[in-house]
Amino acid sequence: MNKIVVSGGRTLQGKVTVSGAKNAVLPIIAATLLAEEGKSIIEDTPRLTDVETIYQVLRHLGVKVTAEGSTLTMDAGEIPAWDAPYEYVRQMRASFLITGPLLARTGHARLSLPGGCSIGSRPIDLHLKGLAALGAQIEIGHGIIDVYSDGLKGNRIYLDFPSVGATENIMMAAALAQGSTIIENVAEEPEIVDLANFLNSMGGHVTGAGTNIIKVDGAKVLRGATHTVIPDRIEAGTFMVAVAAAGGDVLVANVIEDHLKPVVAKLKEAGVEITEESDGIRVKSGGRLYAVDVKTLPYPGFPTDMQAQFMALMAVCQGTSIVTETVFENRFMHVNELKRMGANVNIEGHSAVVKGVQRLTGAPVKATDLRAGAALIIAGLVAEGNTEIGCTYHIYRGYEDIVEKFNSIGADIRRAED
Ligand SMILES: CC(=O)N[C@H]1[C@@H](OP(=O)(O)OP(=O)(O)OC[C@H]2O[C@@H](n3ccc(=O)[nH]c3=O)[C@H](O)[C@@H]2O)O[C@H](CO)[C@@H](O)[C@@H]1O
Ligand SMILES: C=C(OP(=O)(O)O)C(=O)O
Repeated sequence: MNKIVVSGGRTLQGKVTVSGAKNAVLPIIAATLLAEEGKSIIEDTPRLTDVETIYQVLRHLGVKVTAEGSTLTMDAGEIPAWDAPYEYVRQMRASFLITGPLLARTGHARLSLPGGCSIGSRPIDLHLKGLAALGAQIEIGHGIIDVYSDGLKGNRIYLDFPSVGATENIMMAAALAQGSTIIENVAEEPEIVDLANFLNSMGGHVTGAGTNIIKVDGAKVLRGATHTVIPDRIEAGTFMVAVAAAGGDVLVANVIEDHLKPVVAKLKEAGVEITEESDGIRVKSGGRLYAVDVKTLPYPGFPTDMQAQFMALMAVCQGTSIVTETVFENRFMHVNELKRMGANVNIEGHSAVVKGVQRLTGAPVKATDLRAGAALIIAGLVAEGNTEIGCTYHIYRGYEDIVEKFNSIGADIRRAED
């Protein structure tokens, strides 16, 4: 089923429950490599192709992995291999997150170099700079990267940019290094805090997660632990923006309101009625909303992973919105697809100027990346007629049961063959 077809024009009503966060569970699964003793049990794991890819990488390394519903169990007592081949890394850049823990645990990690992707060139220099500061030797050739160490040692590391992945890789390597590591200018995303909590429940000593300086005191041994993954703030934000665009009244359940502050603030500014309730966030929208400007920034700024969906909403608001992308250099591939549906958007450098139109019209379009796909579903919900979205494998990387969840709140959306 490689297409999703959305028939537009319906308002959304009811309740939708958010799954565990993709961007939290991926580093946490990588971190289970650090457990020399005991099993790690990860609850609320979303069923996503990205999750499947990372646990296949762990299986390839010799970790015993079992999946039952939303619970993953990992036994990393023995790790006979130390490589992640291209077939995995090309499917998912986050495979690179195994580098730090694998190196710390076995003294060697070999991975294919992750390439760029449709949202940017996405270098890994900061990951490598951090691992080198901990004493790793790095060799690169023929598209392969080998990272070795005969014992990592704590150090002081300053990141030139608060990279989420680099912060995670360095934290995981430092968790088994000798002595203390201080990492400055780190990412403050909630997923970093979730990883730190998991490392600490394994017997690690991580403090400062959620601020811009993290301290890791290396442990001699880490043990498997049980952990429940935080809810996915990007999935929650996607449903909130969808309700704002299509109109209706939906309770988005299983959310941490604090993680959604920038998205809530922008939706309120646009005229959406949002109330916090005991079991989630209620989103009410009717009539036409107002255009607002948005600029993506590292957390707690507006998330780049919500930029495309927000642009789909802005495409049908009253007025002109400037959407500025500062995290990735090329995250506007969805613009041409939205334009095929009648959106009036022009890219000017790092900004997109979105002039709201009265209506969009359904068209055949292509998901160029995960969040671009989500944006096209939102555009499809408000468009006249049918929107046929191709390359849906991008969408299934990051949204569990997205078709079923949208249908359950009244959308007319289905999977289809080419
Ligand atoms: C699996 C996961 O959690 N993915 C998220 C993670 O990706 P990811 O961890 O790849 O994103 P980063 O925070 O590392 O990237 C942010 C910026 O830093 C640059 N950079 C990064 C590393 C490096 O060594 N050198 C460098 O220059 C990148 O090219 C990019 O321009 O954070 C992004 C930013 O919130 C999100 O969009 C992704 O959904
Ligand atoms: C860019 C994303 O993910 P990844 O870093 O896994 O490509 C995303 O979740 O929007």
